[in-house]
Amino acid sequence: MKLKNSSLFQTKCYINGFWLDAQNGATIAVTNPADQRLLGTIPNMGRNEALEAVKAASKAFDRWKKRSAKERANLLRRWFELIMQHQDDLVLLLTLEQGKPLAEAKGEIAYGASYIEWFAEEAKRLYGDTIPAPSATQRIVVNKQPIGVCAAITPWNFPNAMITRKAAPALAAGCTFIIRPASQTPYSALALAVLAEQAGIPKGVFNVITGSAREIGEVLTFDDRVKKFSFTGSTPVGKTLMKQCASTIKKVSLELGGNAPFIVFDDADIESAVQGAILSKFRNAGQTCVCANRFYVQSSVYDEFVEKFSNATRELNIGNGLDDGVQIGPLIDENAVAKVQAYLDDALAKGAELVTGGKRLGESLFFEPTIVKNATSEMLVAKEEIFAPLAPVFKFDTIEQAIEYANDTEFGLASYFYAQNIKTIVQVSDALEYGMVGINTGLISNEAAPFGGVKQSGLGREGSKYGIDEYVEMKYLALGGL
Ligand SMILES: NC(=O)c1ccc[n+]([C@@H]2O[C@H](COP(=O)([O-])OP(=O)(O)OC[C@H]3O[C@@H](n4cnc5c(N)ncnc54)[C@H](O)[C@@H]3O)[C@@H](O)[C@H]2O)c1
Ligand SMILES: O=C[C@H](O)CS(=O)(=O)O
Repeated sequence: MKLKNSSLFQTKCYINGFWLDAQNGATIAVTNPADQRLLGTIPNMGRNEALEAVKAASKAFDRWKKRSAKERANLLRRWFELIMQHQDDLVLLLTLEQGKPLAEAKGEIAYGASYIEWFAEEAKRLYGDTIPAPSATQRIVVNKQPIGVCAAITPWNFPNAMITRKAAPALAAGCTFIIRPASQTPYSALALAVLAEQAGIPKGVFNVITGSAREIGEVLTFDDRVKKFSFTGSTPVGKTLMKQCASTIKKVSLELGGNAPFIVFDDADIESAVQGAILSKFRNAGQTCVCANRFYVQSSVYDEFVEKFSNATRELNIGNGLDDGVQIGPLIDENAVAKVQAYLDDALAKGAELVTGGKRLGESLFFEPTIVKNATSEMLVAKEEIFAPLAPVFKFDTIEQAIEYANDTEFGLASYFYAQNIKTIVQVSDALEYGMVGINTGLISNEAAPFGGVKQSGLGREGSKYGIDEYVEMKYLALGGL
């Protein structure tokens, strides 16, 4: 691994300011999904180490919450600056462990850092209220206080940004933070800890623990000293963790699965819609929670859209993310390849027609960007989150059909549509049951916007002026006898 700063490649966990192995010396191997080569190992920690992390975060909270907002802001700003100074190394680490092309990894590092930059500023704007009291002898004051020790568990698909999107508001609010990253992609999280330490963020404030999801997850969700739990991952796991948090009534944020519709109306700019479709569908080889999952195209422009979308898809360059010009990297593991093959086989067996792609490259984890047309609601691709480079294209006739089909899912994270008519835009954006709606764009994620879902796609919002509210408690002071 040719890093400019080799200290960024850490194979130990960061707890209470110390770099530690598992108490029993157990480790987990980490491999590069592009070639299955061993990158290194990480500690396979469990219950005991998780308890140490909670103890450290609890102790550090008493001091961290008393730092001024400006002091916390300045430390976060320094962390942001160090991340951007070391972007090249962080990009290389991310592509090696997750597989996404270097250009996308560069985008993720900047995106992840933007949350730290954003919440460094929000730290200084955590305002309360004074409210005119009904009684002349009273005053009402409302303030916001850090909730306490926060814990999080994150997925492998965005190994940097899913962590900073939580850690930044937590630290900005005055909370301390414990992250357990996915075991497939731990090195991005550990590199963030190296830079947090260099930025001067005190020991115990930001802690990274790797290892047993179940054991560590049980400590982070059942331990009463943890006051806030934030999870990004699949809906089934989110439900499990939410249940575990109920035992101590923790404040919970959930960023879960999606099943995004991508609707193309007959007055859409088709060229623009195709560009948006490529961006939304094939980013991270289709492995993002906001990827377009179902394409609904109005019948009069169906053939044109399918032809132009497939022509653009055939141009995509698939290969090792380290190589120049690669746009489609590998899937994360064998299970992901088997799942997309099963979805494709099911669609074809139920009448879909293959337009482009459809093949796994040898025995690798690479799967061609694939489009099928004549998709129908009976197919698994209409109901489940594909999380791979497979695009089913459905046909509709009326705006009412488009809305009905788009909302026919338990998920409600991202949605997209392309239209020019303002009445269509207002009617459809009002009717879509999703937390986020991209209108004439396939890219909706940024630090200034409230990212999150409705229905079974989650609870709460990350980023924007709303994101810090997930990490505070509101306190109302009634000043009487005046
Ligand atoms: N809404 C969002 O912002 C968002 C972002 C990224 C990914 N996701 C979703 O995540 C899923 C893909 O990621 P994934 O396969 O890693 O999801 P996953 O739910 O299988 O795993 C997510 C994380 O939870 C851990 N985990 C799994 N079971 C656990 C348990 N019982 N206790 C504690 N931790 C446990 C995993 O090790 C991993 O670190 C997709 O559904 C995708 O939509 C959502
Ligand atoms: O996979 C889920 C991420 O939240 C995707 S994004 O980078 O925030 O769009």
